[in-house]
Amino acid sequence: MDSRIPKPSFLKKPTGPLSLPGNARLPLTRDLLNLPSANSTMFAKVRMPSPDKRSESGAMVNRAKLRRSRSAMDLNRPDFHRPKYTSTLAPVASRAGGNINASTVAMMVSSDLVKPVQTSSNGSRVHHLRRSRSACDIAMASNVSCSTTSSSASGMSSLAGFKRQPLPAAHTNSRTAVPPAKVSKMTTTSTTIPPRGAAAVSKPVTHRAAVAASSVATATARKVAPPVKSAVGAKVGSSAKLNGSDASKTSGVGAKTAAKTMNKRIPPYDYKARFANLTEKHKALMEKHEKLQEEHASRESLQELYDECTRELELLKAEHAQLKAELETIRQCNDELSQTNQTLSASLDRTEAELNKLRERYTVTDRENVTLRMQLKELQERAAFLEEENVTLQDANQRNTELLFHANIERKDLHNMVMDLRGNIRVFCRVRPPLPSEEHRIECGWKYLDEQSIELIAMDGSNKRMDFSFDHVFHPRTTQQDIFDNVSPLIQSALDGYNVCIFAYGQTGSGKTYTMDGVQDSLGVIPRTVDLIFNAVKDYRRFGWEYEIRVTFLEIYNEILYDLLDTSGTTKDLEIRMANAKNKTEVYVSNIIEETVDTTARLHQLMNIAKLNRATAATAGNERSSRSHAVTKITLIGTHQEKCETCIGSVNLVDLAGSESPKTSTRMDETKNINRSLSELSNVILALVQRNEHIPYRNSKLTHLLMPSLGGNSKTLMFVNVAPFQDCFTETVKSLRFASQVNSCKLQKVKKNKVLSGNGVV
Ligand SMILES: Nc1ncnc2c1ncn2[C@@H]1O[C@H](COP(=O)(O)OP(=O)(O)OP(=O)(O)O)[C@@H](O)[C@H]1O
Repeated sequence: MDSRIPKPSFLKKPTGPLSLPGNARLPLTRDLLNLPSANSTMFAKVRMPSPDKRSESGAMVNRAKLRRSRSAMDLNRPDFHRPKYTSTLAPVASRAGGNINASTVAMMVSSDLVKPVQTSSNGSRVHHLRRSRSACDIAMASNVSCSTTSSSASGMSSLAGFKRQPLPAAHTNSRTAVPPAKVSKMTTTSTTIPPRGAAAVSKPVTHRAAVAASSVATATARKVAPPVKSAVGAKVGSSAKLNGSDASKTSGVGAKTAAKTMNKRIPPYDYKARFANLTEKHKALMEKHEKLQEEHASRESLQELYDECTRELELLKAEHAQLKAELETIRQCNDELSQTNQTLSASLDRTEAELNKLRERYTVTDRENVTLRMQLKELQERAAFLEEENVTLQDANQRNTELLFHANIERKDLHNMVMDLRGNIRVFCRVRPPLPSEEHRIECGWKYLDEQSIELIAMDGSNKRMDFSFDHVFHPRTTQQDIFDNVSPLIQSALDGYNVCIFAYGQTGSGKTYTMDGVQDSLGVIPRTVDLIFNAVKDYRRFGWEYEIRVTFLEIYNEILYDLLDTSGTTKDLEIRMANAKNKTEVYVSNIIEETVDTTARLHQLMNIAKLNRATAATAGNERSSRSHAVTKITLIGTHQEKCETCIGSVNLVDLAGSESPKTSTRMDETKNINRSLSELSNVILALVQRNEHIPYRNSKLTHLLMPSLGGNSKTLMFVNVAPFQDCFTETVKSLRFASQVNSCKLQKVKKNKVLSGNGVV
């Protein structure tokens, strides 16, 4: 108790001190004892004189006591004015419809809106606050509980918070100044309720209704609504709230009635009434305390339920997330399976379509198979018949082959007979045309009397005329092909096993090399002979003949033999030797390279090599004159396997060096050797024409090498080439006379070569 205020003696009447259960502490102060109660009505008619008046009347009144209780009594006096802060908060509460809960109050407290006026320097307003605190606490507690039960559970929490923060001991034990915050809270809360007396009366009713509503709501929420379906409980709670609002309204009516009762003042000396009043208040507070305890217990169970629900909710959330993930996975699997199903369905459709096509094809093929079997049977019968016929035809074919073989032999004999009739040595005369660069040169007069005769007329004014006859005369416009058409029968003889020699004779620049070798666009006798031989070899295979073709390229320069295929650079001694002792006209050249060729291309390649190795130089009549005698020898060895026959023929293709007048020669030794060898050739021809016993073949390398062709078993063709110019007239006449001698020469009858056991040729 306040030390400054002595405890009145009438307070000792209660049997014992008031005690509240639990932590609730009723701030039973001296101020509260001065509060009017419902029982004070019994003292309503006993009007106590005013202390002041009584002082004026001189009554024995303890003024100090009266003065101390005055503030409490003033609260119930009609002329009593509430502290300023009460009027400040009242409009706020009215604006809120008188339904402000504890949280709202707390918010208002924390704001400046309901700041109590406590700045008085003399502490008068603080004094009012001190006096009304205990009453305010009670009123606030009841009002807060009412507002809480009629509004929401949060209000209850605020109430509980209020209880856990009792007033400071300094405040309860002494009359020192209350902290502004605490005062503000208490004051603000007290302003939300009706006047104190009304609150005391209406509190039990309101509280019971609210608690009942809350209990029903909680119980309903527990029974009806599981934690997941809290919305149902919330609805029930909201209905309880509505009920609480009704209860609050009811309590508002009761409060008005109680206020009227409270207005009846309890005289300060009526301690009994005041004690009764306090007892009732104590009883009400006890009931309230019990209710609050029950509610607190239910709250705790609700908290446990809430925690359990929260845990279950977490578990359900986790399960929901897991199920969601599984659902997503299943959806993806489902999509994949759908796609796979679509693909497989499409594939199945295609397969069925293909199967149907195959079935149709099988049906068609089956029908065709039946037809083909029938045809096969017919064909087998036909094959048997044809086989018999084939045997017959094979016999006939064999007979025909035999006949053909003999016919071919007969053809060869007839061919050679014709060749013999034409002469074993024949002469073709060819007059070359002037070149574009030679248009200024004067030509002789040429008269081509027929294919074999020609008349030469000198254009030097002497008007000399000379006639010459040969086996054939070719004028300047004769083509290489025309020339070769007349040569090819001799090549045919070589394939039939005869020796053939073709050589070109004439003055330098008269066209010998052109006739024998030709140029790139106009091939001569030698390359055409090569082509003919290879083509003929192919044809002869049909008659069973297989040919082996060998070639040698030889050069006689200054009476020395050179191998034109030898590119080694070393000089070999090439000698002309007798091949057969019995046949003294058959010769061969020792140490010469003899190439066996299988293709035309290879033979042309070898010809080019030989051409490059041949000695050439410029002469007065030819810029690129052949200064040597070139001999190309092609040996043809034919074999008939069935008949066991072999025939060997040869073709000697000779491009002689051109004769040159010593007057115009710049290389005398070369010219002398050339002219001498050509002169020896003339001597041999003359000896053959005169049928001399001795034929001087060995006087020169050229005649020795051509011995088999000139005097032996050979078919010989000589080209006499002449230039058309007047300045060549003398040499031309000389060549034509020599050719005429050769043409008149009658060689012995040529015999076909026969092969001996040692590959020797007879
Ligand atoms: N019938 C022809 N038609 C066109 N041009 C020809 C004919 N005959 C020869 N000629 C040309 O005349 C020139 C001389 O001919 P070629 O070289 O054949 O003479 P040659 O007798 O071989 O001379 P040499 O004895 O000096 O070697 C060459 O340019 C050649 O192309």
